[in-house]
Amino acid sequence: MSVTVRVPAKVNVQLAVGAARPDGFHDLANVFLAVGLYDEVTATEADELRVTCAGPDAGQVPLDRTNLAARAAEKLAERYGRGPGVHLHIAKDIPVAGGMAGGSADGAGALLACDALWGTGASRDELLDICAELGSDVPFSLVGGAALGTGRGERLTALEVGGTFHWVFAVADGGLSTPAVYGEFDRLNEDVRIPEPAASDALLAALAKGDPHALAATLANDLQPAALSLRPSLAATLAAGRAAGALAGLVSGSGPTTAFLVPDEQTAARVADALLASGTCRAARVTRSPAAGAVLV
Ligand SMILES: C[C@@](CO)(OP(=O)(O)O)[C@H](O)COP(=O)(O)OP(=O)(O)OC[C@H]1O[C@@H](n2ccc(N)nc2=O)[C@H](O)[C@@H]1O
Ligand SMILES: Nc1ncnc2c1ncn2[C@@H]1O[C@H](COP(=O)(O)OP(=O)(O)O)[C@@H](O)[C@H]1O
Repeated sequence: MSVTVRVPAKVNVQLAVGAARPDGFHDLANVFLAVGLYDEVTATEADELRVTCAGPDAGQVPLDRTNLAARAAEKLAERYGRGPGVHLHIAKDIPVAGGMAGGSADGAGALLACDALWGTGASRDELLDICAELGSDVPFSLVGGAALGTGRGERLTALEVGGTFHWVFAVADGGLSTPAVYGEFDRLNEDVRIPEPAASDALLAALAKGDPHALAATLANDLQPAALSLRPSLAATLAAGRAAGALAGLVSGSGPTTAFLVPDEQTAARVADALLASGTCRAARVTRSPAAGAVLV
């Protein structure tokens, strides 16, 4: 028997970052929006835990026990007193190490798939607890839609979205390490008093209204200077997308994927073509938001 779960990528329309905490994490006001690029995780009964992955970036995905899908299966098995024997196959379409939470998506997907395959009957809150143990972004991958993440991003409040937003994502060559980007944020802000992170009322109103122009005016990512410092070439990608007619462009989370908000599908196609022609990215993906969270297919 097999169970397949589809899980979306995310973009952070606002990522407000506080000072480093004693545990090394940063308090956030993290406004997540799920976007229509998906990984699929299939769980099949097996004697041992095994992970396989297919897709253009599959070579960059670890297949050992460090894979977030494998860790999710192990945690669920441990809680329910059973062996973690399962074959997890990841059909990967989300850019790897790109700031779009692909690994988190696979963790949430594997958790839901194993829960269904094993009939563990875990409650939604139990699943969300395990997600938070796996990583700060994993709870959002499970719920999707739009949400404000506080704490290290794992404490979620659902947000209203009043319409469809159109996006183009420019996929960069190579990835960026999330801890390295947070480390660069700390270095760049060494002598700065960092305010408590807070969600922007104007941004939440733009989301609730479904107004892309208002959302474009309020997009903000405190990790962007750190990502640009580690990968200066991203400035050219941002400039190319904006020049081609995007309402706004920003680094997606810790990067190096860049996200461009556009008013409609026609502009999306034009911006994607221009980004590719500029030679400043490896691929350009057109999609929309919000997208549903992890679902059985
Ligand atoms: C930056 C964001 C924005 O949504 O995602 P990405 O853009 O990388 O996907 C997240 O904060 C990434 O969340 P996630 O990738 O789940 O991180 P975790 O596994 O929990 O933590 C990895 C490392 O990132 C740093 N970290 C993460 C979250 C946080 N609030 N503060 C941090 O300082 C810590 O160095 C931590 O050891
Ligand atoms: N299932 C997975 N898919 C992708 N990367 C994974 C996975 N499990 C663990 N990783 C590790 O997590 C790192 C971050 O990957 P990813 O989640 O795609 O990016 P980001 O944290 O930028 O959103 C990768 O470099 C890889 O080493």
